Amino acid sequence: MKIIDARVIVTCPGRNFVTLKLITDSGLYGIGDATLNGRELAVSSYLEEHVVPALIGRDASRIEDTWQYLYRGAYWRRGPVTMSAISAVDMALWDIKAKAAQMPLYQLLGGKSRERVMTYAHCTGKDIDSCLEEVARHVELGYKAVRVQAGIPGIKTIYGVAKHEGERYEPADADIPAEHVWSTEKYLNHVPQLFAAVRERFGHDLHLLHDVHHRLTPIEAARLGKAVEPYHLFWLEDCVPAENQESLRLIREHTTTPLAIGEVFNSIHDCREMIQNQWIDYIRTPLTHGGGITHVRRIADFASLYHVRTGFHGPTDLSPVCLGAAVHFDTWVPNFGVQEHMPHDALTDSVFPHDYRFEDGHFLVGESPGHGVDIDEEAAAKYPFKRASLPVNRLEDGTLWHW
Ligand SMILES: O=C(O)[C@H](O)[C@@H](O)[C@H](O)[C@H](O)CO
Ligand SMILES: [Mg+2]
Repeated sequence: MKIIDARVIVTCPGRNFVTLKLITDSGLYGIGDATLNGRELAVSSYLEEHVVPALIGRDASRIEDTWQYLYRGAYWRRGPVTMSAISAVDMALWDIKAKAAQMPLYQLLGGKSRERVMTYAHCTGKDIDSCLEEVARHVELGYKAVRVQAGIPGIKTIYGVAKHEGERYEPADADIPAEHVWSTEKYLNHVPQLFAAVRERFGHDLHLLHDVHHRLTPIEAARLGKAVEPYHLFWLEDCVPAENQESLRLIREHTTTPLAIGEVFNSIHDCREMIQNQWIDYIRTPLTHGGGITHVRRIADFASLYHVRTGFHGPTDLSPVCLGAAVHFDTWVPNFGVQEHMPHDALTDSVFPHDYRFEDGHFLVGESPGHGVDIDEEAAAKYPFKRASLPVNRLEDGTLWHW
């Protein structure tokens, strides 16, 4: 079964997505997600200029060899652009293989390890009270786990909080990066109050998560982890930037709050030390940025040796193709933790028809052959690319900070 055509489809049904479609001489095709938020055209050009020409004529069944060909062969290894491109090829090839086997992807991976996949939703509010209302609304929708982020008195715009009530949080909201101002002290003083209020109103059964979005130093993260221990979080996410994996050691030594990290990682080497030293509890690297199913499976298997579970990144800036493949992966992977769920809007879903379903706080995997997500190319063509940038963050004195 040879690859005879490959198309890179860039579409913006409300936000940008990059999709790779691989077509074989058997008539079967597969699709993969290559979306890298704010850097979409770097990946589409990498695919079009450097990957697609080498794929034509290749045997679509040789997934592992193609992965190695694109990773080792390029000489320039790793990095988000390269790995997103490889991920899309890999996801599309697994889609084709599962279709050829007439199986849903989870069957090819090894079959079901669970009946349903627990998800967590985003609950945001401009202050604690409005955040509590959002939590109540999501509990009503059936969610068993929620990520809680509230506005901080004295900080104008904060990561994870929607600009207007009822809107979804969307970080890539400007043609050139918006500038935010950050105060660690104001944040650290406020977050424990938020979690005290959530526990007081909702009790102790609901799983609570919180995303720090890389803005603390290790000792500040340790302080936050200790401060929220009484509210036993499911996880504290991205509490520090993690180029230096050893940063996690200090935090771990000070707190029993579980730690999740990895949405910006691209390879097993980005998390190897923190996994094998058991400095983290959840690894978040998604299929689209971590080298596809072939490489993320390697990370998950390695993590399982150290009691680290998966908790894939799942914002709306990953397309339904990534989410669909993730639901298959989550259904199979033995060391599953949770799946992030930031629902795509109806327009996006109409461009990417899919068979995964949400029910009672969980995803249910579909049974159609492949990963169960398609792209309506005619619909996609109606929505041309529109540049959108992620913000930057500065301390109150103007110093550029992590966002
Ligand atoms: O936990 C999350 O869902 C993430 O932190 C996102 O909100 C990212 O900021 C976004 O995906 C950047 O592209
Ligand atoms: Mg995050």
